[in-house]
Amino acid sequence: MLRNIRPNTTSSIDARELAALIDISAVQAFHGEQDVRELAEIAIAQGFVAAHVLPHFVPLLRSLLPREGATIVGGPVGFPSGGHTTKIKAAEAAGLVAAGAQELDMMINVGRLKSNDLAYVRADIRAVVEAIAPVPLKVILELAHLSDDEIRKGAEIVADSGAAFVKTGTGWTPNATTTERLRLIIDTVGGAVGVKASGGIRSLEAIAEMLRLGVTRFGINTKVAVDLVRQCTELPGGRFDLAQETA
Ligand SMILES: O=C[C@H](O)COP(=O)(O)O
Repeated sequence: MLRNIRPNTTSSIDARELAALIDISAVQAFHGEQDVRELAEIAIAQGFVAAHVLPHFVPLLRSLLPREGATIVGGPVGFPSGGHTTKIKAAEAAGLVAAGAQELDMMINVGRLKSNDLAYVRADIRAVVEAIAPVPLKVILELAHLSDDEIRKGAEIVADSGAAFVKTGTGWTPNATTTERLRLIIDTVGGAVGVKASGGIRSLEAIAEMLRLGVTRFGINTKVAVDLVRQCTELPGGRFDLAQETA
């Protein structure tokens, strides 16, 4: 089932509604079994829409999350470089779905995008879409590596490839996703796919600004996501005003 594809049109949200917009993750190389167990506990307690772990931990995460619960199991494909062969990406994706993943986030082939080999980039994504259909695929552009023109081209291919979302970053590069570059993506895809903003998102104000732009999902590491939800519960009435401008 595809969640959060439509832009948010409400004027304020509470902590539960905020959590329902956020994929939490423990996808760094150093995350261990205890991190995955904590991720699952937090996801269940707070109702985050999805939890993501590196591929080898997907079976463990699947065993920790209730099948009919609010949180779906996510996993990455070709992560974090995107440089794997198409055959490996498709096989990895199919294996993750067989292990219980319900949504996958695939790294685009950055090197081919930068080489303007757009046919390769498109075929790479389509192979994964076909390998896991009807499971939704998000495709990560990794904005830190791309020029504005490459972002436009990448977003256009994702929107036209059968993927469900275009996503901005892995969290493995230092640059945070900016609203300027998100606007570029949103103008390019024009609502054809969902937009998942991820990589360095650190404040409720940034989230509000991105929701106003048309972002439909966020990817945020667990520690930060939990803190943002806590901040939301501490606001007057426990609601976060989405019209609030960045200071
Ligand atoms: O979805 C991608 C990453 O989980 C984002 O991680 P980050 O919040 O540490 O940048």
